[in-house]
Order: sequence, then structure tokens, then C-alpha cells
Amino acid sequence: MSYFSISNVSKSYDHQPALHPFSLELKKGEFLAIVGESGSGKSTLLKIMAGLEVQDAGEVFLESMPILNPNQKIVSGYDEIRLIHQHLHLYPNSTVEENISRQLLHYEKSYAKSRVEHLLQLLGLSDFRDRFPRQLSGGQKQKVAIGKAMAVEPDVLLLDEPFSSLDSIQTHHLISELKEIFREFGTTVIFVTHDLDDALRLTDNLIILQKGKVVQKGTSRQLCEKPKTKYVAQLFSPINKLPDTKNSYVRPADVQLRTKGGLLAHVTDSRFLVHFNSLQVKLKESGITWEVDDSQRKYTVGDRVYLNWDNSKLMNL
Ligand SMILES: Nc1ncnc2c1ncn2[C@@H]1O[C@H](COP(=O)(O)OP(=O)(O)OP(=O)(O)O)[C@@H](O)[C@H]1O
Repeated sequence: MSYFSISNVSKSYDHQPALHPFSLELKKGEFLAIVGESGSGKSTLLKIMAGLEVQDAGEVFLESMPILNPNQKIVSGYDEIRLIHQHLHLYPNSTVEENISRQLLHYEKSYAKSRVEHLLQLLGLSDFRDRFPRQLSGGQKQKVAIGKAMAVEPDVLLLDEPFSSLDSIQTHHLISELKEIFREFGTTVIFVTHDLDDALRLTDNLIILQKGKVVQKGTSRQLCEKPKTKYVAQLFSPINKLPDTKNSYVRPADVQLRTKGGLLAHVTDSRFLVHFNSLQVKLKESGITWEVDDSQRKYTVGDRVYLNWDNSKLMNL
């Protein structure tokens, strides 16, 4: 039997399916990212996993322990499975140290003290231990929320877009730091996000959710090279639809730019990016706009450019 297992869990609200039957098996210490757009059922799924939402069908198990939902258990939720979301629920009138130690009131005193010290140090919060949440930056608050959740040594940590109030640089730093901490504790982590880049900072083990259904599972390479839907393809880059086809697309990086021979287009916009200029071009015959990568930074607005591609790079979506 696997460590954390979800078997055919589903949920509807007012007869509208929010989550179609969903199953998952995770090993201890494994990381998983679930990527999906807004309304795809990510939060619903995590709440069911944490025993905080009543599912219509299906079961959740942590090893051999069934996770009971709020209809089956008087105090809902488990210390073993902690859910952290955007609303961090810090105690506003307690210091950083107190926020974390309040989780450990029922534990033996010397153990609680050393656990709090260890977490403060690991999370880089030792210098802020006496501050109140209002005196902290967004990133520091996120860390306190993680510290609170980690205090009780959860076996499974569920992260529901907890970093959405941070900018992408802060988020990437924080995820890298936390990854080390989760590894040290052997915590099993499920991270849900709409941002593939954030997901990949934690793990290459991905599930893509769309309208409450799993559309694809795999590594980023598998998903990038063989996306099953337009949504999955677009998580990696914009895609360009070939004129006069129903569903053939090519990525900007797979279009070669030439001064003659190929599909004629005019450059309408150019953006300087770190490895190339990203061009917007208007195709002459169809009037469709494409995005293409100009790796040699050769073309400017108004230029004619001829587009070519290798048919093996086409995606039928
Ligand atoms: N308590 C509720 N009552 C009615 N409908 C709900 C409830 N909670 C969620 N839903 C609906 O279920 C669907 C899935 O919602 P959910 O919050 O799980 O998605 P999500 O992927 O987490 O979205 P977001 O990224 O915006 O948080 C949505 O259509 C939502 O409107």
C-alpha cells in the first residue's frame, strides 16, 4: 500500500462537478505539483485530502488510516496533514515565536522549545522571533505560516497557492529554501498552483488539472514535448496556429526566421528578452498574428520575414 492515497474522490457543488473522480498514490517524502487554472478544482481537492471538505465519493488514506471528513469527525482536520493557503491565519497579537509555539502547547516543554528553535533557525526567522505578523514582510509571514504547519511534524503538507502575494523572485527563492526543509523533515508535499514555473521550482512530478479532471501527468519534458491539450501546451510557451489547419500548432522557438523562402510575414512588435527577441509577426495571407523567437536579434518592426518550421515539431491539439 502506498503512503498517501486518494481513491476516486469526487465532488459537486449544486450539481456542478468541481472535481471528477480523482486518484493518486504518493510515496513518503515525495513531492507533487498540481497545476491548474482558476476554478479547476485544486482547492476542493486539497481540502478533501486534508479532511476539511466532505467528498461525494471516494476515500483518502494516510498509510492505513482513513482520513475522515467533517461529517465523520467532530473536530475536522488532522495534525498529520496540514493545509496552508493564501490566507495564512497567523495570530496577529502573538509574536513569530509564539505563533509557532502555540501549536505545541500539548507537547512536552523541552521538546516544544527545541522544535521551535530548530524551525526558527531553518526558516531564517531567529532574528524576527519577537516581531508581530504586522511587522513582517510578505515572505516572512509565509515562512511563519509554514513554521506553524511544520511545528506538529505533519507527514503531509498541502500548499494551496500560499505564495500568491509574493513577487516571482521572492517566490522562487522561498520555494528553493523550503524544498531543502521539506527534504530534511522527509515531508510529503503537494503544491497546487496555476504557475508552472513555481511548480517546477519544487518538483518535476506534475499533474495538470482542467475543469476538475486530470488532463495529463508526467515530467515537464513529457508534458512540453507531448502536450495533450492546448492548455498544457500553453503552460510552457505561447503556441501559433497554422493557417488552414484545424488544430496544428507550432511553438515560437520552433519557427525559423529567414530573409527569403517560406511563409511571408511582417514584424509588428519586438521585445528584448534574455536569450532572444520575442517578435510579433503578422502573416501576409491569413492576417493571423504569431509570436516567434528571433535568436539572432536580427529583425526590427516593419521588416519582412519568412517563416519555416520542421513538421516533426508540429503539435496537433
Ligand atoms: N463552497 C462552494 N460552493 C459552491 N461552489 C464552489 C464552492 N467551492 C468551490 N466551488 C466551485 O467549484 C469549482 C472548483 O473550485 P476550486 O476552488 O476548487 O478551484 P481552484 O482550482 O482552487 O480555483 P482557484 O485557483 O481560483 O482557487 C469552481 O467552479 C468553484 O466555483
